[in-house]
Formats: sequence, structure tokens, C-alpha cells
Amino acid sequence: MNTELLIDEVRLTPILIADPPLLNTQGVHQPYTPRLIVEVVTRGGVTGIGETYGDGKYLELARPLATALTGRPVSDLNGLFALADEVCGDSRAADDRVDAGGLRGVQTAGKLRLSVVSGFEVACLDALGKSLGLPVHALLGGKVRDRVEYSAYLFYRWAAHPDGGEKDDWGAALDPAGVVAQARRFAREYGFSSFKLKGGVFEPDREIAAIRALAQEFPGQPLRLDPNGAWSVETSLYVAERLKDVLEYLEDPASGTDLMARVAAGTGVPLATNMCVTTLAEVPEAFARGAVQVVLSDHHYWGGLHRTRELAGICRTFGVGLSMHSNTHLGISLAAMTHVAATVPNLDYACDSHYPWQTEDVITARHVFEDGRLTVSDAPGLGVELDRERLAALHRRWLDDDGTMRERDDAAAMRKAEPEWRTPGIPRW
Ligand SMILES: O=C([O-])C(=O)C[C@H](O)[C@@H](O)C(=O)[O-]
Ligand SMILES: [Mg+2]
Repeated sequence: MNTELLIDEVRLTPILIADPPLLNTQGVHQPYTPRLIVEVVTRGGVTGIGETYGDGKYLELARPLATALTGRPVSDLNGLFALADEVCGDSRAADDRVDAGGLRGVQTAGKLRLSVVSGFEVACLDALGKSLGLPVHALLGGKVRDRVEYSAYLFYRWAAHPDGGEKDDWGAALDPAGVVAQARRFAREYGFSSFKLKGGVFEPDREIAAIRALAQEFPGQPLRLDPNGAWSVETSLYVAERLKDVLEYLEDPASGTDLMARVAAGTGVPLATNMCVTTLAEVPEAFARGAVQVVLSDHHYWGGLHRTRELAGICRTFGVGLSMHSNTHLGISLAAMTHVAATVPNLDYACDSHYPWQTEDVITARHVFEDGRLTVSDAPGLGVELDRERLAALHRRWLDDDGTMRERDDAAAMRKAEPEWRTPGIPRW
């Protein structure tokens, strides 16, 4: 064993990053949202970085894992899972039941652990790559493409948060004209040529009108609509019928495998999900029933980059499409997504990314999209460097917060504008 590859220290830094007032079916993004930055330092003096969710329930699991990792080889990625099972225990926030109102499907103790492990796995891969002089994609078997395509992630949004937060110049987007203006800017500044609208915010007819307006503005270009399970089977079929000629896919129109299977049986529009297939346990039923035609993988909750590749193999076997889901994230995760996406032959669609909405980052050089694509880095590791000053400043914000921003709560943020707001029950329409 090369002792240079042993882990000497693991540093965890929770931060709060600015987030615009993006609307979804549960409410609106808070002005600041938590992320956790993981640093793994080897005995050879190399530091690898990773990123994952930063809410308290993730931090609670990350701390014992960080302690237990010290002294182990940075290359022992498979061992991470057993170690996490051993030391992380159950989180108070995970109860193995369906988080029906959630935006990312079931919330189980196992899935929470995988989300934490993913931040460590990416940090270990970065450290290993830097130690060996190899890019992360090479550690995953090598890239099969030089550029990875992303899609514009359109949101209904307000011009500003009602209670402060950082300002941006995107303005409000609350109707078809606003959505089209947003899409035009995404196309102009980033070169995106496929567009996903986060739906479930307004009545379905209003969202149908927005997609129609996009189709008119960008004829023949791929369009997607994602209401995060807010619709009944009937409403889903109503929308699918009206948009069947322009949708690339409809994403999580209804909540859960059973309803998705019933929607799929009634329409020829492909259904995608990042809600009803988010764990291996959910795969057999969903695939057997034809409930989804595209799985949107997210390396955070699937347990890292190797597990994402395992999922890709399963999808390939069953003839189910694959792409990538995104939640609010920074440049470390975008680098990780790009490396793994570069290695998956059956990545059939442009990936999601919230990145353009994030004005703050902890890396020294922001990623730059060209023609809606990122070039896959061949530099050792992830190919990004930590900006320690920025990290310290964003950590200071986390320390100074009275606790309200440390847990993502879109319904609480909505109550600043609408005091009576409660997370809507589903189906909402
Ligand atoms: O594709 C999705 O379902 C998401 O990206 C879930 C996210 O939480 C999104 O709805 C958001 O950021 O509001
Ligand atoms: Mg989705």
C-alpha cells in the first residue's frame, strides 16, 4: 500500500450560498441555501474536494464519516459504503417512508447516507486523480465524449426575494412572455438549445401556454415540463395530449410509480423521473410497469459517480433512457457531473443544471458553457480548485445565520410573501 494515499484529514465546511427566488410547487427558494464542502487530505499532501447537500440531517451523518475515514486509503471507494453503514447510523430525519410532498422522491435513511457518501466519494476521486496525475473520468474508465451537453433550466420566478437576499438582473418570469424572455437569455448567454420548465406552480393551462410559447420561439427544439408530481393522472393526460407534438418528455407529472405507470399507459409522450426512481429498490417495479422511459440520475443521492455508472448499466439493460437531474449546486458538483456524464455511453439527453442560477461559487474559475456544453477536463482530478477566501466567506455566512437558512424550506420562504401558505397536498391539480 502506498502510504501517500492514506487519508490524513477530512475537513467539512458547511456554507450558505445565494439562491434566486425560483418557484416550484412547494413554494420558493430561500435567499440562501446550504451546501456542504468536503475536503480529503492525503498523507502525500494532496487535497481532494467534494460537495453535497448541507442541511443539518446531512451534516449530522457527515461528521462521523469524516472521523472514521482518517487513516484509510483514498482509493478505497467501495469501502466508503460499508463504513457509512457502520458509523452513520440512522438520521432523525429519515424514516423510510415516502416523502410525498418532496421534490426528490422517497426520503430514506439509506438514501440520506448515499447523499453524504457521494460528497466524500467525489473528494476521494479528486484526491486520487490528483495523486496519480489522472482526470476523474479516467478513474471511471475513460471519457467517451469530449463535451457534455446541458439543458436550460427555466423557472417561474420573482424579480427579488421579499425579504432581502442578493439581487440579480433576471427580472420576474410569471407568464409565457417572461418564460420565453428567460429562455432567450439562456440561449444567448449559454448556448443552450433544449429547455426545461419547472412547473407545478400555476394551473396546468397556464403552463401549457408557456410551453406552447417556447415551442413557437424555438421550433423543433427539445422542451420538457416538470411539475414535480403535482398533477393527477387525468390532469397529466390532459397536459400530455395538448403538448404531445412539442415535448421531448414530461417529467414526474404525477407522484409515485403507480400513478406514473397509469399516465404512461395513456400517452405516447415519454415520462422522465427524478422522483419515483431514486433508489435501486424502486427500479424493478417502475421498469416492469413501464412507468418511466427516462431516469434522471443525480450522483448525490444515487451515492456518487461509480453508482451513477451502475445505474446507467441498469438503464441500458432495460432500454430506459438516462440523463441527469440537478438541484441547487456549485462548481465542484458540476465538475463531478461532467466527468461521470462523459463516461456514460447511453447518456441520451442534455443534462439538467441549476448552475447558471448560482452567482456564487467556491472554485477559483467558474465553468463556462459553450453551445450549451461543458468541455470535459483532462487535468488531474476534477480539474477545479478551491477558492479558500470564498469558502471562508460563505462559511462565515452559515455561522452568522440564526438557523433559518440552514435547512432548505421552500414553503417557509413562500410564507414571507403569502403568510397563509402551506405545502400543497398532491395531486394539486
Ligand atoms: O427536477 C427536479 O425535480 C428538481 O430539480 C427538483 C428541485 O428541487 C427543483 O424543483 C428546485 O430547485 O426547485
Ligand atoms: Mg424533476
